[in-house]
Amino acid sequence: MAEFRYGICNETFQDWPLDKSLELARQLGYTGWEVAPFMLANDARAISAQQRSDYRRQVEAAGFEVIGLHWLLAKTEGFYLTTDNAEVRKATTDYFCELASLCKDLGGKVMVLGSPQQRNVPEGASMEQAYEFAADVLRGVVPALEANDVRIALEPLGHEEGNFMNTQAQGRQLREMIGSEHIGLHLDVKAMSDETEDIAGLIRQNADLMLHFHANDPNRQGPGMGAIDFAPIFEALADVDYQGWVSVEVFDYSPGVETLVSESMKNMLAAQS
Ligand SMILES: O=C(O)C(=O)CO
Repeated sequence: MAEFRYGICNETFQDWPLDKSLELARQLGYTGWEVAPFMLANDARAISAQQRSDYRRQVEAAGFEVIGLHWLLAKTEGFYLTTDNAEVRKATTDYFCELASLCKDLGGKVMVLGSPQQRNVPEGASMEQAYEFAADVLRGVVPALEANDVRIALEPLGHEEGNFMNTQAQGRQLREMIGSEHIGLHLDVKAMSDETEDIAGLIRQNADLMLHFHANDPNRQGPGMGAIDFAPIFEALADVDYQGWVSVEVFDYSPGVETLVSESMKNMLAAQS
């Protein structure tokens, strides 16, 4: 059986103290910690060097590796990926560069670019222009990615989330327009369930660029907590010899933290037995 490394997104734990969150996750077998910057501060620039090193030390001391960042632009103001406003694009580039430093300071290697609310195609703009503008923003981030040894994983999202970059094929197209080895793809189960191609097929087709992977369900809860069968998903991840993290990301917290975190792990392991 392939050995996967399991991570979990820190916002899953909501207002739990960090030590309690880490303890529960570690007991259940997670060893990767994925950071939504807004859990530390709404604006990443406000997180001091001391806070960064304290946070990293605490996470590592609890037996985790920091995977990187996701929800990059959530709860921020003034940033947008697909806008025709050159000043806003420049501010967005600069902010991503700041996030690359944050990611490195925390010990992370990958930044998941979902952020649906800051990328929907503005009224009146064409889809083609939107891709051009997004590529323009991201080209400017490449030197900071290189300097910090961090990669951006473009996250296609389903139509429920927005109208920009809905498929892995569109993610590949945007990556091609940027033309950097520091940009790849993020595959998310909930998002892929919106595509016509089946999830295992998408994993196989996009394995060459897959930097990161989120396990969840279209019902917004954890893997195996809804209708998606994870057995063929893990089979595909094993077939392509995926070496990255399988990280749990949920959006519906109603089952409660303990249930989400424990059921997700239990279901992921059961899907491989
Ligand atoms: O924006 C992100 O990183 C997300 O995870 C949204 O799915």
